[in-house]
This record gives sequence, C-alpha cells and structure tokens, in this order.
Amino acid sequence: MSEKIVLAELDADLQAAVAATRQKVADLHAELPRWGLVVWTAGNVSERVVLDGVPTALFVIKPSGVSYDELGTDNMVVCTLDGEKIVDGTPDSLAPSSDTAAHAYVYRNMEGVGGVVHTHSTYATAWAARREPIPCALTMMGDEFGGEIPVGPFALIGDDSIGRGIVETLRGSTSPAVLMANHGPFTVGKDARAAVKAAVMCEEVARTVHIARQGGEIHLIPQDLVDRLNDRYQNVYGQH
Ligand SMILES: O=C(CO)[C@@H](O)[C@@H](O)COP(=O)(O)O
Repeated sequence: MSEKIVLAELDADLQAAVAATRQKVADLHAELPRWGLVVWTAGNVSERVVLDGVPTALFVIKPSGVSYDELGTDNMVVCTLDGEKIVDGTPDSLAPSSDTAAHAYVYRNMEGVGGVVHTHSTYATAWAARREPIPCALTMMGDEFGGEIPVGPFALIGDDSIGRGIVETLRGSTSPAVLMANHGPFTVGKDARAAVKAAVMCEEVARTVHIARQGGEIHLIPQDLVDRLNDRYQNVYGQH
C-alpha cells in the first residue's frame, strides 16, 4: 500500500490550487438543485486541479450522501486520479462520492476533460430508462451537443464499469453528455462549470424533445447543418 499523499505537505502553490478548486466545486454543487437537476443528495460535481495551466494528478469531488445545504469548501474531498482520497484535512471518516471511481476513470482516459457532473434529472433520466438517445431536433442541441445525446451501457456502481461506459460512449460522440442506461446523465467539460452547463442543457433539451414528440412527429436537423450550428456556438457565440 503506497503512502497517502498529505495535502499539507505539498508545495504551497499546489495547496492554493486545491483550495481554489474546492471553492469552485463547492459553489457549483449549488447549481444542481438550483436548476432542478437533483433531489435529496443525488448527483455530484468534480473538477481536476490545475496548476499553472497544467492538469495535476488530483481532483476535487463532493462527499457521499451529504445534503447540498451542508456542502462547502471544508468538506470537498481531494482524490488522486486512482480515486483514492488523500489526507486532505477532512475527517478520515468522510467518504468521497460513490461515483468517485467513475469520475477518476474519465479523468484518466479523456484528455482535456477538467470537469465531470452526474445528475438524475427527470427528463434526461427518463430517456435513459428507455435506453433511447435524444435525437437532434433542436438548434440548441446542435449548439451544445453537436448531434444526438447518446446512451451508455447499464453499469453497476462500485468499480470502473460506469466510467468505462462513459468514456467508450463519449469517445464516439461530439456530445459532452451521455445518458447511462437506467441511471442518468453524466456530463464532461473543460472544467466543472462547463460540465454543469452541459447537464443543465441536457435536461432542457430532454424535456423539450419529449414534449415535442408527444405532439407528433419531430423532424431532425441534417448533420451538416448541425455541424455548422455547433461550430458557430463553440467558436463564435458570446463575448470574446
Ligand atoms: O447515482 C448515484 C450513484 O451512482 C447516486 O448515489 C449519486 O447520484 C449520489 O451519490 P453521492 O452522494 O455522490 O455518493
């Protein structure tokens, strides 16, 4: 068993980067209930610690089963890319999220991913229960997802199964969101804020396409036009 990393023994600049990431991740957890994406303690957000623009071998994630109104910088858990909690100043008894292994697997296997989010948002999770991809019928889907939102395999929690399913599905897609079968959406981004945005947009389009289809046939946007929408939104939209 290798020696555990001790946060207080790391270089001061890395400790400062961890503290800043803890603040960001704690703050972003409030966005999940704010946008109606979770109930009770479901869901989780993580972000990889970055120092001087370089991703480190640490990430921050919420503690398992702790009420959203009790989450703060002091109880954000620091883990290695193997999903092992370091000596991070929280009680040894404070366990990281039950999805830590999945987040860690994504960070180890998806270069450029700096944030991971998991929710059980209602409409996206209903599509996951049907194991049906959300078809690209909205310009907002072209913008954010570049096409349909895919479905990943059914996987039990507790090992690398969920993480492997996320990575294998997203590797073949432009989407930052995957609907894990019978479970719910996982989203990725360059940082945790981008992953939270993808989770918000995933639930929004899941709801809209569901309602549209209740009214009749939906019409898909041709992929060449989806590609143009995605390029504009990712590279032109907003302030620069
Ligand atoms: O979906 C699962 C596990 O996969 C839930 O337990 C999850 O949303 C919340 O778990 P944590 O509180 O992060 O341990």
